Amino acid sequence: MIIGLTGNIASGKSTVSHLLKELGAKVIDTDRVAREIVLPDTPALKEIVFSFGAGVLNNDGTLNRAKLATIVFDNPAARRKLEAITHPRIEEEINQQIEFFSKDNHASVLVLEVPLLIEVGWHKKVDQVWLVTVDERVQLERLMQRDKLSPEQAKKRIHSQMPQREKMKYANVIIDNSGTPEEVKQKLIVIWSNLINYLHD
Ligand SMILES: CC(C)(COP(=O)(O)OP(=O)(O)OC[C@H]1O[C@@H](n2cnc3c(N)ncnc32)[C@H](O)[C@@H]1O)[C@@H](O)C(=O)NCCC(=O)NCCS
Ligand SMILES: Nc1ncnc2c1ncn2[C@@H]1O[C@H](COP(=O)(O)OP(=O)(O)OP(=O)(O)O)[C@@H](O)[C@H]1O
Repeated sequence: MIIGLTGNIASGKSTVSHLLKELGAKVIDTDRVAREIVLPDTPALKEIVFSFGAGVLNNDGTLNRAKLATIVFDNPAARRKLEAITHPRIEEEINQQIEFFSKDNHASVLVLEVPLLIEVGWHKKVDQVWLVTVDERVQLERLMQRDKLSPEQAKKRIHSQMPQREKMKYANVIIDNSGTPEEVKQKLIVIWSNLINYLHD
């Protein structure tokens, strides 16, 4: 069973995926893949510098992510340019992980944590879509606090994604994370045990 875990920015995907790991799931985090493909000396980083200029690099040659984030979340055309460089490489890694998983007879559940799963159409690659949702006011507060953003900056990032209500139409399971970490943990224990029972039936 391959689960695509998604949710809008600061909904709590990482929080949920950590809990799923504790429950025994194998998790692939595509934000991490996205960071690995732009390490120094990679073809993707060279393409980013070609498109956005050397101003998006730190002095040590690594990508200045905060600077690039400000550029792309201010400008949809720039965001599409960055996605054209990164998404094919992220997709290649996802396809490989799916292939490894399909060949491993002992593995039962693979969780692919993909923020833009539905926007880019990769929900078609998975058996189930699990959506982490959050009350929009709580989302804004958590995002501003975590990334030290102004309300305007945070809203731009939120509005760069498909609205949560739209994503709900694609979800097999909805995990609301507007409450406390303990509340979401209890919900996940129930969801996970239902899944394991279903797989063993
Ligand atoms: C813009 C970048 C440099 C900002 O880096 P930063 O370290 O600040 O954030 P991080 O990568 O941890 O992403 C945080 C969250 O931002 C949101 N986000 C990232 N990229 C995008 C995007 N292209 N469109 C909308 N939301 C996005 C997601 O919710 C993601 O979980 C980085 O997110 C990036 O390279 N994005 C393009 C690759 C991509 O689409 N990644 C998402 C994986 S499918
Ligand atoms: N139930 C909760 N109660 C309080 N704070 C929470 C809760 N869940 C997550 N947070 C906090 O909210 C912020 C966003 O959560 P998290 O990083 O898990 O979201 P995400 O969906 O993975 O974000 P992104 O899309 O940016 O990768 C973090 O600072 C996290 O510690």
